[in-house]
Amino acid sequence: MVSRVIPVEPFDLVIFGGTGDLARRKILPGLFRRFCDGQMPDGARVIGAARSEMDTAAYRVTVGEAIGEFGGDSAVDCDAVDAFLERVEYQAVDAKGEGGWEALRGLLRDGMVRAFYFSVAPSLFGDIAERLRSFGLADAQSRIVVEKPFGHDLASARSLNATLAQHFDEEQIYRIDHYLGKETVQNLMAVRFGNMLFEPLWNAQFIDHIQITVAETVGVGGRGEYYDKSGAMRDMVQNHLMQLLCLIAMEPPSKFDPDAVRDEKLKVIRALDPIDYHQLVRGQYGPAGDAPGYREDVGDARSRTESFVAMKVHLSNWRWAGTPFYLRTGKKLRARDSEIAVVFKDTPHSIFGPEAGQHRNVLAIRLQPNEGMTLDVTIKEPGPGGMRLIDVPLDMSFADALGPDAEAPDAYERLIMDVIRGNQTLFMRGDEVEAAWAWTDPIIEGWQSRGDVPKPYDPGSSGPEDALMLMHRDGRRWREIKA
Ligand SMILES: NC(=O)C1=CN([C@@H]2O[C@H](COP(=O)(O)OP(=O)(O)OC[C@H]3O[C@@H](n4cnc5c(N)ncnc54)[C@H](OP(=O)(O)O)[C@@H]3O)[C@@H](O)[C@H]2O)C=CC1
Ligand SMILES: O=C1O[C@H](COP(=O)(O)O)[C@@H](O)[C@H](O)[C@H]1O
Repeated sequence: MVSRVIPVEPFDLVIFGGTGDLARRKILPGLFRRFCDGQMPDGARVIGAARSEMDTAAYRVTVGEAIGEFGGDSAVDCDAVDAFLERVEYQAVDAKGEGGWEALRGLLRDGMVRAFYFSVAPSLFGDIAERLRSFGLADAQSRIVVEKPFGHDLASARSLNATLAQHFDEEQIYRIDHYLGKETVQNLMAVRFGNMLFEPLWNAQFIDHIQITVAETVGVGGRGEYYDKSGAMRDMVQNHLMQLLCLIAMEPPSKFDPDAVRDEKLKVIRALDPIDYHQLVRGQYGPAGDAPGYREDVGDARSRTESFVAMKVHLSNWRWAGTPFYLRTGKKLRARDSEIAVVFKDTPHSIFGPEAGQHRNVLAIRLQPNEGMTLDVTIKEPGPGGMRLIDVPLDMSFADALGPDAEAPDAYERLIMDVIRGNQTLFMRGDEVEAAWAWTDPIIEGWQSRGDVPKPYDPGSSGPEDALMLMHRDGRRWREIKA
């Protein structure tokens, strides 16, 4: 495994919801990988906390099983499972009552970093914050990690921010957007602000348009109840796609520090124009053969919730006036394929004549799978055939660049270590979340007031036909969604 380990201080990490799905699939296996990588020092402890009554020995068994199931190769390579489990404890706690809190406080040590991960339903966030305060656990050594969704709309996000602010300072609150922990997403900032090559061209004068695609093959799975109240707009656009848009469009921050970066992201969200209804496409996947469609998946034959969104957005600022951003995301699409494509303008004049064709530079930043970047450049077709031009990719796959054994930490692993280090750069600030809701709320309200019905699309396709038209109308094309 190639990774430069930056050690963290000893810590107590309490996972509220330590028996839940997210803890089992992501948080605990991620912590185990950090342990294998030598990033968890002696004295670092993980304390599962949930409603179920069990002792530490029983919890360790469930954590061991979760690592076996979701730990990936490290669970096989690393024979440290038992050593990791020695660091794990459990305390039954009732988020809505008083049970277990004194005992939890008794487990925690003074004088070291204390992090409380709220991996529970959002309806419990306020209860837990309040009890942490009343049981004396909200002091300066404490920080809280708050899972998504952060609110359902602007009003609920404001109210949650206000509740948390009663008990914690903003510097203690880490609002997770796991997209910010993805390797390529951070690389986007490295590429933009670590190279002289791109930044001078990074504006409306040289960039024709930018496409952001997050395509998934999965449907709503077992999360139908949550998803049907949410839809792609709330589940993906308001948070993950907006964050990607911010990173691609923001001005260079003066330094890579939390508030400098988040100030710039906030300016991007505030510069978004209200969206024109005609520049929006909603879709919902239908059934295919024996496979159920969206409505069967969520158990509501009349559901009008979207599992796909495509849109064209504009930023009203000097850098981007005139350059559209096309965003799309959906479930049950052709492939799991997420990328940001920066499509540069044509050269102002072709000295090679019309037969040389149109060639464009495209910088494609692949988020997943096969994280990496490709820059399409135009060259002469090799050989004696005259001045014929072709586009070739300068391809940088991170796996190739880092070597075959390279394993980038999963987004959750990285973000949890940032919490312990006290680095909020890759976490959303309260005002950012509110600004994002302030932009998406009118879109959702517009759909609701018009009784908008999402366009059906076939599972395994690229989404509804109208989404293709959204770009065709502008003489542009989506990049292919490919595995
Ligand atoms: N699962 C996922 O893929 C994702 C989840 N999230 C977010 O993460 C959070 C957790 O989701 P997920 O793990 O799926 O949820 P689960 O329903 O799987 O787990 C919920 C957890 O909360 C605990 N819990 C419930 N009620 C109480 C209570 N009164 N007191 C103490 N603990 C309680 C449960 O404990 P017990 O089992 O003992 O009852 C369980 O550990 C949610 O905010 C979700 O939106 C975000 C992105 C993806
Ligand atoms: O937050 C969420 O993200 C996942 C997609 O995450 P990825 O890391 O697999 O791209 C999405 O499936 C889920 O609906 C959403 O809540």
